[in-house]
Amino acid sequence: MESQSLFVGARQNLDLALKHIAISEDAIEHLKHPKASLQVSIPVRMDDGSLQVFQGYRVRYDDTRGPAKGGVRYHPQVSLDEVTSLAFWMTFKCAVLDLPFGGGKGGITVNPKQLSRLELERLTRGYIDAIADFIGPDVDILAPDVYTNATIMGWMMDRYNIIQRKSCPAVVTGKPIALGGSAGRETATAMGAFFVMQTILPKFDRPPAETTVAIQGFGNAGSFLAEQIYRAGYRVVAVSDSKGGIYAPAGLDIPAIRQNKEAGRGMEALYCHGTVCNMADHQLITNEALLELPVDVLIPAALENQITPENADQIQAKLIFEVANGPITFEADRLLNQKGIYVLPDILTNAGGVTVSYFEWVQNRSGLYWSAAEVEQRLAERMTRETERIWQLAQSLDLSLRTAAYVHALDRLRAAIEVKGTRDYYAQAKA
Ligand SMILES: NC(=O)C1=CN([C@@H]2O[C@H](COP(=O)(O)OP(=O)(O)OC[C@H]3O[C@@H](n4cnc5c(N)ncnc54)[C@H](O)[C@@H]3O)[C@@H](O)[C@H]2O)C=CC1
Ligand SMILES: O=C(O)CCC(=O)C(=O)O
Repeated sequence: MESQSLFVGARQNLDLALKHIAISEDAIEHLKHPKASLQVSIPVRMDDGSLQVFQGYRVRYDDTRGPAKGGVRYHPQVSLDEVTSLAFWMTFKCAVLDLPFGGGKGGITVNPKQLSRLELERLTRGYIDAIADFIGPDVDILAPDVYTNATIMGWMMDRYNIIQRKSCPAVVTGKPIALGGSAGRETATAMGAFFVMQTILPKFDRPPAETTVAIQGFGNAGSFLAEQIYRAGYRVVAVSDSKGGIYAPAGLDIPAIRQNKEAGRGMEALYCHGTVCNMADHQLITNEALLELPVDVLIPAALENQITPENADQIQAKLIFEVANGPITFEADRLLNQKGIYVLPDILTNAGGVTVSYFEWVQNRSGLYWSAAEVEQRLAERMTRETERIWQLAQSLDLSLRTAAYVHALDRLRAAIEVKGTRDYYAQAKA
């Protein structure tokens, strides 16, 4: 059976939210299509002298509220369909947080783990050569996503500056601090999710010490969040990376696991190094099994389509915080709702990253840099405020938190699109 397009699935949430908001037919039509999509071939000279051509993408989904904004993913599964979905989600995410940005996203179909550092740098610079006319600090601003990081963002900015023959730090966020990056961007996605948790969990009378948590994905988002919630006193009982996970009902020593992971060890090895190896009650588990553990809180923080109609019924968590983009399919979301499981949606929960990216863009453009404490305080204010608003909206309209988040975003998008008018200039001239 051919699998459904990710973008078709993503748009189903928009259709659902449209039932709960008065919005013009023009604005609806506008929001159903990406504004511009670019696919490029990137030739790269490999270390062995051969030439390999990679496929790259950048999609600007909507820029009514400001320049498009969104990360760049390096992963073997990257496709135009995936990048379009991610750009669609960015559009709603930026509106949820009231950032003056539209939504964009990029990617390259590649397994970066198979490239040397120099090949990775040549690929990155080649990507910027290929998309330079499509991006810019006032047009479309890049950032990190899966398997990209601050070093790669630095290469992107450098290549863009060389092409433009001037310094344009605001074309990319998530850069190294030495190159104009913001304090707090590296941990921003995790911190944003943490503030959402801190706003929501008290409503369920869930003190940290009595709350068990499982986290799928131990990268930028998942590992910093694991450490943050561990330090806040929650019991993190399971974590995983692409190779599998570990489960210890008594709780894991997350700082030790992070240290071992940074030293380049796999999940099994990292559990058996350092202080954690003394705990007898741990077991290795698959990523699939992690999702079905008897925990209070489940945090998917890896890739899309992890919870589907096939496993939705086995999910035991009472609350799911979507740190990954699109980890739950539309149909699975419906089933989880029926089971009374609360899902804090991606377009809210993981918005801390793009929020601090916005702060970085503001700092780059003003030339005035903020302290880590100032960044964190501004992030906490915004995440808490918008989480509370979505919670209230869900309560008052009796909606799921996801639909409430879409309605909240749509209200802001609608206002901008309707005031600006459509792109159908001929019809406007006639009217
Ligand atoms: N980095 C950021 O600022 C933001 C990231 N996100 C989303 O968070 C998710 C994770 O992104 P990052 O942490 O940045 O990526 P990352 O590249 O830092 O880490 C990805 C993690 O996922 C694991 N992983 C990969 N395939 C897996 C699989 N099949 N099963 C389980 N784990 C798997 C990897 O081992 C790694 O631990 C993605 O959905 C991304 O779009 C969302 C907002 C911002
Ligand atoms: O920091 C950004 O601009 C975007 C991060 C991102 O790609 C995401 O939120 O999915």
